[in-house]
Amino acid sequence: MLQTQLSWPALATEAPFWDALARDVLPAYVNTCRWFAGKARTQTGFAVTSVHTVPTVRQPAYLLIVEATYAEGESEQYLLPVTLLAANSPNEVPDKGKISPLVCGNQEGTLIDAIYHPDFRTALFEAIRQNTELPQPDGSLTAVRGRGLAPDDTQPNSRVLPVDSSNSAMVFGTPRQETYFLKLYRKLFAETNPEVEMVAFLTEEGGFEHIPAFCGTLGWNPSAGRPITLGMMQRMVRNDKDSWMQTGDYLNDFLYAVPNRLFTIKEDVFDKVELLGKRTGQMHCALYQPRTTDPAFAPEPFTDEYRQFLIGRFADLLDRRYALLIDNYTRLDVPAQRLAWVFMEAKEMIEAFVEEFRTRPLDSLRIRIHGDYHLGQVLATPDDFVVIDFEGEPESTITDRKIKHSPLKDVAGMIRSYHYAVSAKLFNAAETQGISPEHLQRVSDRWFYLIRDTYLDAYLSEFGSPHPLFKNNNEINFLLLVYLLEKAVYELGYEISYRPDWVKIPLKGIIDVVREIEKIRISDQGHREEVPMLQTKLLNG
Ligand SMILES: Nc1ncnc2c1ncn2[C@@H]1O[C@H](COP(=O)(O)OP(=O)(O)O)[C@@H](O)[C@H]1O
Ligand SMILES: O=P(O)(O)O[C@H]1O[C@H](CO)[C@@H](O[C@H]2O[C@H](CO)[C@@H](O)[C@H](O)[C@H]2O)[C@H](O)[C@H]1O
Repeated sequence: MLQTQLSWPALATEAPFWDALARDVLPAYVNTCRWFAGKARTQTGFAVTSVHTVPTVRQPAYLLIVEATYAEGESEQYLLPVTLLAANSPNEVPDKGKISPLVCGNQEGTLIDAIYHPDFRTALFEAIRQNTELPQPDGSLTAVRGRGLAPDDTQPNSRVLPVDSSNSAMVFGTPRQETYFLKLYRKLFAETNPEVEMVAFLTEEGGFEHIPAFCGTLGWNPSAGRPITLGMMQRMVRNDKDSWMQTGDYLNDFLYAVPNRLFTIKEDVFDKVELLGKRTGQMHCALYQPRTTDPAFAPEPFTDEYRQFLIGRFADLLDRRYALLIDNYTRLDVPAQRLAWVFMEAKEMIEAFVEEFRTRPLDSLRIRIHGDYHLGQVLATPDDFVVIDFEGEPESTITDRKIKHSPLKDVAGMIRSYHYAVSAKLFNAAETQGISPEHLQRVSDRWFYLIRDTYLDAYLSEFGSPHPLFKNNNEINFLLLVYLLEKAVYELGYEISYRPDWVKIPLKGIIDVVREIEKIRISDQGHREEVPMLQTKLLNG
């Protein structure tokens, strides 16, 4: 129980109170939060490093910046908005939003995550709508309205979106007409969030329309130091589901036919996959602006520095994944253990392949990309797609998230996602229980290759040939394999940590790439002449 003689509004500058919170309450609380990324690291403590006041209609809320420190590696900064919920308050707060019982002077209640208080949500919305600057002793909170928000559009109703993800999302509008989506970033970076940069560039320079319209930002401008993005607002997209769920629905039709030895994919499915390939291509065309004056977005060649960065990062990832796999080997089921063996045996070949990246001539260009592109990042509207979440790779530092890559890295992300979708569906369904794993694998591969090639064809046909982003088919093939491998190796860690039953999926993905590398090796035999631009069956010979 937290206790203080002072009243809640007097706490802004009461350092001992925030110290007690950081010491006695936050270590347990923060580790229950989905947004806290430091759970697997050895934590050495928490500190509240800033307390910013946000006036709301009844009492202030406080935006805390909490620093998490670790035995090894860099510390991290997290945003935690807090407020006092009075004991008799009618507001309902889910358990995950309750931080601690609290007595403040003669007031008793619960310290809660302020996103669960409607007054706090309204205060944020109003601050953005009115372009408000809230002065603080050591800087100011700055809210800026974007073009997608009408200045007179007040929104008294709001709710927290019940998705458990790395940030927190609030929605404004009535249940019939939810209009605005406000994301509060949890893990903070001492600069502009890459998502804000990407959305601004795609809208203003790229003219790409398949993202939600930009409605504003919320930031912290310290008196000393660089501005930090705290949140971003966009138009709410009316959607029934994201593309992961939509693909799952299509796969149900496919799955029900498998026990009858029928292979069915409806034309509608191909239409959707083609459309997503096209939209992905358009997104990358919008990001490719050779005449931009913004160096953060100017296309760049495959420099030695970039090659070194990618190889170093991959080698590190590979080592960490091998160690994780060995530590968790006995927890895996037998089929996963078999795949794990194949993967371990392929280590040298993988390393040699990635090493080739150091010297291989590459004339394709690199640009800023989505960076964490998969089916769950694309909302499905009745007849189109809207791309969201441009924050970049969750495990990367802010500097790494802003590095330019071949757009084929996003393409590889989406291809991996289709592989996930069919594998998760076929291997986990009651309908396929009696079917031999070998047959299931064949059927699953067939679906995957058809869908992958459909997506890839539609994607590449958005670019004229030749195009500065893709020099030729050799480079497309090679880069796609590099990024597919990197993504699948990354996923291996995610699955071991969060979904051990799914470890087979990235392992199979890695082994498929290793087979492709073998094929290239056999056909390459020392000479590398140009391969004509064939867009189908790009990877399977
Ligand atoms: N503009 C939007 N309109 C409607 N729903 C959205 C919008 N942006 C995101 N969402 C929903 O909120 C979820 C979380 O958003 P996302 O940007 O992926 O956040 P995070 O960075 O926390 O992963 C998404 O999976 C999607 O369901
Ligand atoms: O969406 P996040 O940025 O939180 O990404 C993490 O979680 C994803 C799962 O939600 C995970 O994606 C992997 O599983 C997806 C299916 O659930 C699949 O579509 C993706 O292709 C696969 O990578 C992602 O790797 C992780 O970073």
